[in-house]
Amino acid sequence: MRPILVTGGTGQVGTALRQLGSRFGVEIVAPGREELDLTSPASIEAAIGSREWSAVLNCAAYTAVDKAESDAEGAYAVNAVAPELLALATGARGLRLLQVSTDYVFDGSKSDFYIEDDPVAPLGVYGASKEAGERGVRGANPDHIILRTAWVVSPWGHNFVKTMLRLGAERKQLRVVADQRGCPTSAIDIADALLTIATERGPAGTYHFVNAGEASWCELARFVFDRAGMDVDVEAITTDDYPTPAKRPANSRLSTDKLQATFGIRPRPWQDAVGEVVDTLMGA
Ligand SMILES: NC(=O)C1=CN([C@@H]2O[C@H](COP(=O)(O)OP(=O)(O)OC[C@H]3O[C@@H](n4cnc5c(N)ncnc54)[C@H](OP(=O)(O)O)[C@@H]3O)[C@@H](O)[C@H]2O)C=CC1
Ligand SMILES: Cc1cn([C@H]2C[C@H](O)[C@@H](COP(=O)(O)OP(=O)(O)O[C@H]3O[C@@H](C)C(=O)[C@@H](O)[C@H]3O)O2)c(=O)[nH]c1=O
Ligand SMILES: [Mg+2]
Repeated sequence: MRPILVTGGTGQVGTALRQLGSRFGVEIVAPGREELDLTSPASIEAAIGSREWSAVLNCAAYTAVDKAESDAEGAYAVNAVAPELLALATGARGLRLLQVSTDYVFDGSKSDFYIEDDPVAPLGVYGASKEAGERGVRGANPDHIILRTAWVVSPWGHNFVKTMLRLGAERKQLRVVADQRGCPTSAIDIADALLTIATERGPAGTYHFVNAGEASWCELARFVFDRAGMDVDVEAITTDDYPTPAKRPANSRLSTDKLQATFGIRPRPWQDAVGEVVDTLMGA
Protein backbone atom coordinates (compact mmCIF):
# COMPACT_ATOMS: atom_id res chain seq x y z
CA MET A 1 0.00 0.00 0.00
CA ARG A 2 1.21 3.51 -0.81
CA PRO A 3 1.87 5.85 2.11
CA ILE A 4 -0.77 8.08 3.67
CA LEU A 5 -0.11 11.81 3.91
CA VAL A 6 -1.20 13.13 7.31
CA THR A 7 -1.56 16.82 8.15
CA GLY A 8 -1.51 17.96 11.77
CA GLY A 9 0.83 15.15 12.74
CA THR A 10 1.90 16.94 15.94
CA GLY A 11 -1.67 17.16 17.26
CA GLN A 12 -3.58 14.61 19.35
CA VAL A 13 -5.07 12.56 16.51
CA GLY A 14 -1.99 13.05 14.32
CA THR A 15 0.30 11.70 17.05
CA ALA A 16 -1.97 8.68 17.53
CA LEU A 17 -1.91 8.03 13.76
CA ARG A 18 1.88 8.11 13.66
CA GLN A 19 1.91 5.54 16.49
CA LEU A 20 -0.65 3.18 14.90
CA GLY A 21 0.48 3.27 11.27
CA SER A 22 2.82 0.30 11.50
CA ARG A 23 0.09 -1.90 13.02
CA PHE A 24 -1.90 -1.37 9.80
CA GLY A 25 1.18 -1.96 7.66
CA VAL A 26 1.01 1.50 6.19
CA GLU A 27 3.64 4.23 6.13
CA ILE A 28 2.42 7.49 7.66
CA VAL A 29 4.13 10.60 6.30
CA ALA A 30 3.40 13.58 8.53
CA PRO A 31 5.23 16.75 7.59
CA GLY A 32 5.36 19.48 10.24
CA ARG A 33 3.86 22.92 9.82
CA GLU A 34 7.19 24.38 8.60
CA GLU A 35 7.14 21.88 5.73
CA LEU A 36 3.38 21.85 5.03
CA ASP A 37 1.69 25.13 5.94
CA LEU A 38 -2.02 24.75 5.39
CA THR A 39 -2.51 28.48 5.02
CA SER A 40 -0.33 28.32 1.89
CA PRO A 41 -1.99 26.93 -1.30
CA ALA A 42 1.45 26.42 -2.88
CA SER A 43 2.62 24.41 0.13
CA ILE A 44 -0.48 22.17 -0.08
CA GLU A 45 0.03 21.58 -3.83
CA ALA A 46 3.72 20.77 -3.31
CA ALA A 47 3.07 18.27 -0.49
CA ILE A 48 0.32 16.40 -2.31
CA GLY A 49 2.26 16.41 -5.58
CA SER A 50 5.52 15.23 -3.98
CA ARG A 51 4.71 11.49 -3.93
CA GLU A 52 2.12 8.87 -4.82
CA TRP A 53 -0.27 8.58 -1.87
CA SER A 54 -3.00 6.10 -1.11
CA ALA A 55 -4.97 8.83 0.69
CA VAL A 56 -4.64 12.18 2.43
CA LEU A 57 -5.78 12.48 6.03
CA ASN A 58 -6.41 15.99 7.36
CA CYS A 59 -5.97 16.15 11.13
CA ALA A 60 -4.80 19.75 11.25
CA ALA A 61 -7.19 22.27 12.69
CA TYR A 62 -7.60 25.46 14.64
CA THR A 63 -8.99 23.88 17.83
CA ALA A 64 -8.93 26.80 20.32
CA VAL A 65 -12.71 27.09 20.65
CA ASP A 66 -12.82 30.29 22.73
CA LYS A 67 -9.94 32.02 20.95
CA ALA A 68 -11.68 31.45 17.60
CA GLU A 69 -14.47 33.81 18.68
CA SER A 70 -12.05 36.75 18.34
CA ASP A 71 -9.96 35.26 15.50
CA ALA A 72 -12.47 34.10 12.90
CA GLU A 73 -9.97 34.79 10.12
CA GLY A 74 -7.41 32.45 11.67
CA ALA A 75 -9.98 29.73 12.32
CA TYR A 76 -11.49 29.86 8.82
CA ALA A 77 -8.04 29.79 7.16
CA VAL A 78 -7.20 26.41 8.73
CA ASN A 79 -10.67 24.89 9.26
CA ALA A 80 -12.50 26.00 6.11
CA VAL A 81 -10.15 27.25 3.37
CA ALA A 82 -7.43 24.61 3.82
CA PRO A 83 -9.77 21.58 3.69
CA GLU A 84 -11.26 22.85 0.43
CA LEU A 85 -7.76 23.32 -1.03
CA LEU A 86 -6.86 19.79 0.10
CA ALA A 87 -10.07 18.52 -1.51
CA LEU A 88 -9.29 20.28 -4.80
CA ALA A 89 -5.72 18.94 -4.87
CA THR A 90 -6.76 15.37 -3.97
CA GLY A 91 -9.83 15.47 -6.23
CA ALA A 92 -7.69 16.47 -9.23
CA ARG A 93 -5.53 13.37 -8.65
CA GLY A 94 -8.33 10.91 -7.89
CA LEU A 95 -7.15 10.60 -4.30
CA ARG A 96 -9.37 10.00 -1.30
CA LEU A 97 -9.44 12.75 1.36
CA LEU A 98 -10.30 11.93 4.95
CA GLN A 99 -11.35 15.04 6.85
CA VAL A 100 -11.84 15.06 10.62
CA SER A 101 -14.73 17.18 11.86
CA THR A 102 -16.57 17.90 15.08
CA ASP A 103 -19.75 17.53 17.13
CA TYR A 104 -19.71 21.35 17.50
CA VAL A 105 -21.34 21.62 14.03
CA PHE A 106 -24.61 20.90 15.91
CA ASP A 107 -26.50 23.35 18.13
CA GLY A 108 -27.42 20.79 20.77
CA SER A 109 -31.18 21.28 20.58
CA LYS A 110 -31.91 17.65 19.66
CA SER A 111 -32.98 15.47 22.58
CA ASP A 112 -31.45 12.28 21.12
CA PHE A 113 -28.01 11.32 19.74
CA TYR A 114 -27.16 13.15 16.48
CA ILE A 115 -27.04 11.18 13.24
CA GLU A 116 -25.05 12.17 10.16
CA ASP A 117 -28.03 13.67 8.28
CA ASP A 118 -29.27 15.89 11.11
CA PRO A 119 -29.26 19.59 10.25
CA VAL A 120 -26.11 21.47 11.28
CA ALA A 121 -26.34 24.81 13.09
CA PRO A 122 -23.04 25.67 14.81
CA LEU A 123 -23.19 27.96 17.84
CA GLY A 124 -19.68 29.43 17.59
CA VAL A 125 -16.92 30.39 15.17
CA TYR A 126 -14.97 27.13 15.62
CA GLY A 127 -18.02 24.99 14.79
CA ALA A 128 -19.02 27.26 11.92
CA SER A 129 -15.53 27.16 10.43
CA LYS A 130 -15.42 23.35 10.69
CA GLU A 131 -18.87 23.12 9.09
CA ALA A 132 -17.67 25.34 6.23
CA GLY A 133 -14.72 22.96 5.88
CA GLU A 134 -17.11 20.02 5.55
CA ARG A 135 -18.98 21.78 2.75
CA GLY A 136 -15.72 22.67 1.00
CA VAL A 137 -14.63 19.03 1.06
CA ARG A 138 -17.99 17.69 -0.17
CA GLY A 139 -18.02 20.22 -3.02
CA ALA A 140 -14.46 19.69 -4.25
CA ASN A 141 -13.78 15.95 -3.93
CA PRO A 142 -16.57 13.35 -4.19
CA ASP A 143 -14.13 10.70 -2.89
CA HIS A 144 -14.13 11.99 0.70
CA ILE A 145 -14.70 10.68 4.18
CA ILE A 146 -15.81 13.26 6.72
CA LEU A 147 -15.39 11.73 10.16
CA ARG A 148 -17.03 13.75 12.92
CA THR A 149 -15.72 13.04 16.39
CA ALA A 150 -15.91 14.76 19.79
CA TRP A 151 -14.36 15.57 23.16
CA VAL A 152 -10.95 14.19 22.17
CA VAL A 153 -8.59 13.13 24.94
CA SER A 154 -5.06 11.73 24.82
CA PRO A 155 -1.75 11.96 26.65
CA TRP A 156 -0.66 14.59 24.08
CA GLY A 157 -1.39 18.25 23.38
CA HIS A 158 -4.27 20.07 25.03
CA ASN A 159 -7.44 18.41 26.24
CA PHE A 160 -9.95 18.42 29.09
CA VAL A 161 -8.42 15.44 30.93
CA LYS A 162 -4.99 17.09 31.04
CA THR A 163 -6.58 20.37 32.15
CA MET A 164 -8.42 18.61 35.00
CA LEU A 165 -5.30 16.77 36.20
CA ARG A 166 -3.35 20.04 36.17
CA LEU A 167 -6.06 22.01 38.04
CA GLY A 168 -6.73 19.13 40.43
CA ALA A 169 -3.08 19.11 41.45
CA GLU A 170 -3.39 22.81 42.37
CA ARG A 171 -6.71 22.87 44.23
CA LYS A 172 -8.98 20.45 46.07
CA GLN A 173 -12.20 21.97 44.73
CA LEU A 174 -13.26 22.54 41.12
CA ARG A 175 -16.50 23.67 39.51
CA VAL A 176 -17.44 21.97 36.24
CA VAL A 177 -20.49 22.30 33.99
CA ALA A 178 -22.98 19.46 34.21
CA ASP A 179 -25.50 20.60 31.57
CA GLN A 180 -23.41 19.93 28.45
CA ARG A 181 -23.49 16.27 27.39
CA GLY A 182 -21.29 14.56 24.84
CA CYS A 183 -19.12 11.54 24.08
CA PRO A 184 -15.55 11.57 25.43
CA THR A 185 -13.27 9.92 22.85
CA SER A 186 -9.67 8.73 22.79
CA ALA A 187 -7.41 9.99 19.99
CA ILE A 188 -6.03 6.44 19.70
CA ASP A 189 -9.48 5.05 18.96
CA ILE A 190 -10.10 7.77 16.36
CA ALA A 191 -6.78 6.97 14.68
CA ASP A 192 -7.71 3.29 14.65
CA ALA A 193 -11.05 4.07 12.99
CA LEU A 194 -9.42 6.39 10.44
CA LEU A 195 -6.83 3.77 9.47
CA THR A 196 -9.49 1.08 9.21
CA ILE A 197 -11.51 3.30 6.88
CA ALA A 198 -8.43 4.37 4.89
CA THR A 199 -7.21 0.82 4.34
CA GLU A 200 -10.61 -0.82 3.72
CA ARG A 201 -11.87 1.82 1.30
CA GLY A 202 -15.59 1.65 2.06
CA PRO A 203 -18.21 4.04 0.67
CA ALA A 204 -17.47 7.79 0.70
CA GLY A 205 -19.57 10.10 2.85
CA THR A 206 -20.03 11.53 6.33
CA TYR A 207 -19.70 9.36 9.45
CA HIS A 208 -19.62 9.76 13.21
CA PHE A 209 -17.01 8.11 15.42
CA VAL A 210 -16.93 8.50 19.21
CA ASN A 211 -16.39 6.13 22.09
CA ALA A 212 -19.55 4.45 23.41
CA GLY A 213 -21.69 5.99 26.13
CA GLU A 214 -22.13 9.60 27.17
CA ALA A 215 -21.18 12.03 29.91
CA SER A 216 -21.31 15.62 31.04
CA TRP A 217 -18.03 17.49 31.51
CA CYS A 218 -18.67 17.23 35.25
CA GLU A 219 -19.08 13.44 35.09
CA LEU A 220 -15.93 13.20 33.00
CA ALA A 221 -13.97 15.27 35.53
CA ARG A 222 -15.19 13.09 38.42
CA PHE A 223 -14.25 9.93 36.51
CA VAL A 224 -10.75 11.28 35.88
CA PHE A 225 -10.07 12.07 39.56
CA ASP A 226 -11.52 8.76 40.66
CA ARG A 227 -9.32 6.87 38.21
CA ALA A 228 -6.26 8.94 39.13
CA GLY A 229 -6.87 8.32 42.83
CA MET A 230 -6.98 12.07 43.48
CA ASP A 231 -9.17 13.52 46.19
CA VAL A 232 -10.72 16.48 44.34
CA ASP A 233 -14.24 17.70 44.99
CA VAL A 234 -15.99 18.52 41.72
CA GLU A 235 -19.04 20.75 42.10
CA ALA A 236 -21.69 20.41 39.37
CA ILE A 237 -22.52 23.84 37.93
CA THR A 238 -24.54 25.16 34.98
CA THR A 239 -23.27 26.71 31.77
CA ASP A 240 -24.51 30.09 33.06
CA ASP A 241 -22.23 29.69 36.08
CA TYR A 242 -19.18 29.30 33.82
CA PRO A 243 -19.20 32.07 31.19
CA THR A 244 -16.97 31.46 28.15
CA PRO A 245 -16.51 33.47 24.92
CA ALA A 246 -17.85 30.58 22.78
CA LYS A 247 -21.28 29.04 23.23
CA ARG A 248 -21.14 25.23 23.39
CA PRO A 249 -23.93 22.72 22.59
CA ALA A 250 -25.90 21.33 25.54
CA ASN A 251 -26.18 17.99 23.75
CA SER A 252 -23.62 16.89 21.17
CA ARG A 253 -23.86 13.13 21.63
CA LEU A 254 -23.15 11.41 18.30
CA SER A 255 -24.68 8.17 17.05
CA THR A 256 -22.14 5.78 15.52
CA ASP A 257 -24.73 3.37 14.04
CA LYS A 258 -23.83 4.27 10.43
CA LEU A 259 -20.10 3.65 10.95
CA GLN A 260 -20.78 0.37 12.76
CA ALA A 261 -23.10 -0.84 9.99
CA THR A 262 -20.76 0.22 7.16
CA PHE A 263 -17.30 -0.61 8.52
CA GLY A 264 -18.03 -2.99 11.40
CA ILE A 265 -16.18 -0.66 13.76
CA ARG A 266 -17.38 -1.14 17.36
CA PRO A 267 -16.35 1.74 19.64
CA ARG A 268 -15.41 0.69 23.17
CA PRO A 269 -16.93 2.43 26.22
CA TRP A 270 -15.43 5.87 26.88
CA GLN A 271 -14.55 4.78 30.43
CA ASP A 272 -12.11 2.18 29.05
CA ALA A 273 -10.58 4.62 26.58
CA VAL A 274 -10.33 7.59 28.95
CA GLY A 275 -9.15 5.32 31.77
CA GLU A 276 -6.22 4.25 29.61
CA VAL A 277 -5.30 7.90 28.97
CA VAL A 278 -5.45 8.74 32.68
CA ASP A 279 -3.30 5.70 33.52
CA THR A 280 -0.71 6.79 30.96
CA LEU A 281 -0.67 10.36 32.29
CA MET A 282 -0.34 9.13 35.88
CA GLY A 283 2.50 6.83 34.84
CA ALA A 284 0.55 3.75 35.95
N1 LIG B 1 -9.73 18.28 20.21
C1 LIG B 1 -11.01 17.92 20.23
O1 LIG B 1 -11.64 17.82 21.30
C2 LIG B 1 -11.71 17.62 18.97
C3 LIG B 1 -11.09 17.71 17.75
N2 LIG B 1 -11.79 17.46 16.60
C4 LIG B 1 -11.12 17.56 15.31
O2 LIG B 1 -10.17 16.51 15.26
C5 LIG B 1 -9.05 16.93 14.46
C6 LIG B 1 -7.78 16.71 15.25
O3 LIG B 1 -7.87 17.48 16.45
P1 LIG B 1 -6.70 17.45 17.53
O4 LIG B 1 -5.76 16.35 17.22
O5 LIG B 1 -7.33 17.55 18.87
O6 LIG B 1 -6.00 18.86 17.22
P2 LIG B 1 -4.74 19.52 17.93
O7 LIG B 1 -5.15 20.90 18.33
O8 LIG B 1 -4.17 18.60 18.95
O9 LIG B 1 -3.68 19.61 16.74
C7 LIG B 1 -3.89 20.48 15.67
C8 LIG B 1 -2.83 20.22 14.62
O10 LIG B 1 -3.06 21.12 13.54
C9 LIG B 1 -1.82 21.70 13.18
N3 LIG B 1 -2.02 22.99 12.52
C10 LIG B 1 -2.73 24.05 12.96
N4 LIG B 1 -2.63 25.06 12.08
C11 LIG B 1 -1.85 24.63 11.05
C12 LIG B 1 -1.38 25.20 9.83
N5 LIG B 1 -1.69 26.46 9.47
N6 LIG B 1 -0.60 24.46 9.02
C13 LIG B 1 -0.26 23.19 9.37
N7 LIG B 1 -0.66 22.60 10.51
C14 LIG B 1 -1.45 23.31 11.34
C15 LIG B 1 -1.08 21.82 14.50
O11 LIG B 1 0.27 22.02 14.26
P3 LIG B 1 1.22 22.73 15.37
O12 LIG B 1 1.59 21.64 16.33
O13 LIG B 1 2.36 23.22 14.58
O14 LIG B 1 0.41 23.82 15.99
C16 LIG B 1 -1.40 20.46 15.11
O15 LIG B 1 -0.56 19.47 14.55
C17 LIG B 1 -9.35 18.37 14.05
O16 LIG B 1 -9.96 18.37 12.80
C18 LIG B 1 -10.36 18.83 15.10
O17 LIG B 1 -11.20 19.86 14.60
C19 LIG B 1 -13.10 17.08 16.60
C20 LIG B 1 -13.78 16.96 17.77
C21 LIG B 1 -13.13 17.20 19.06
C1 LIG C 1 -11.47 24.19 32.79
C2 LIG C 1 -12.95 24.12 33.06
C3 LIG C 1 -13.84 24.01 32.00
N1 LIG C 1 -15.17 23.97 32.24
C4 LIG C 1 -16.11 23.82 31.12
C5 LIG C 1 -16.00 24.81 29.97
C6 LIG C 1 -16.63 24.07 28.84
O1 LIG C 1 -18.03 24.24 28.86
C7 LIG C 1 -16.29 22.61 29.13
C8 LIG C 1 -15.19 22.02 28.26
O2 LIG C 1 -14.12 22.91 28.23
P1 LIG C 1 -12.87 22.79 27.23
O3 LIG C 1 -12.46 24.16 26.87
O4 LIG C 1 -11.87 21.89 27.81
O5 LIG C 1 -13.45 22.03 26.00
P2 LIG C 1 -13.73 22.54 24.52
O6 LIG C 1 -12.59 23.34 24.06
O7 LIG C 1 -15.07 23.11 24.38
O8 LIG C 1 -13.69 21.12 23.81
C9 LIG C 1 -14.09 21.02 22.48
O9 LIG C 1 -12.94 21.16 21.66
C10 LIG C 1 -13.22 21.19 20.29
C11 LIG C 1 -11.90 21.28 19.54
C12 LIG C 1 -14.15 20.13 19.83
O10 LIG C 1 -14.21 19.81 18.65
C13 LIG C 1 -15.19 19.60 20.80
O11 LIG C 1 -15.59 18.28 20.49
C14 LIG C 1 -14.76 19.69 22.23
O12 LIG C 1 -13.84 18.66 22.57
O13 LIG C 1 -15.90 22.56 30.50
C15 LIG C 1 -15.66 24.00 33.55
O14 LIG C 1 -16.90 23.96 33.76
N2 LIG C 1 -14.80 24.10 34.61
C16 LIG C 1 -13.46 24.15 34.40
O15 LIG C 1 -12.68 24.27 35.40
MG1 LIG D 1 -10.54 24.00 24.66
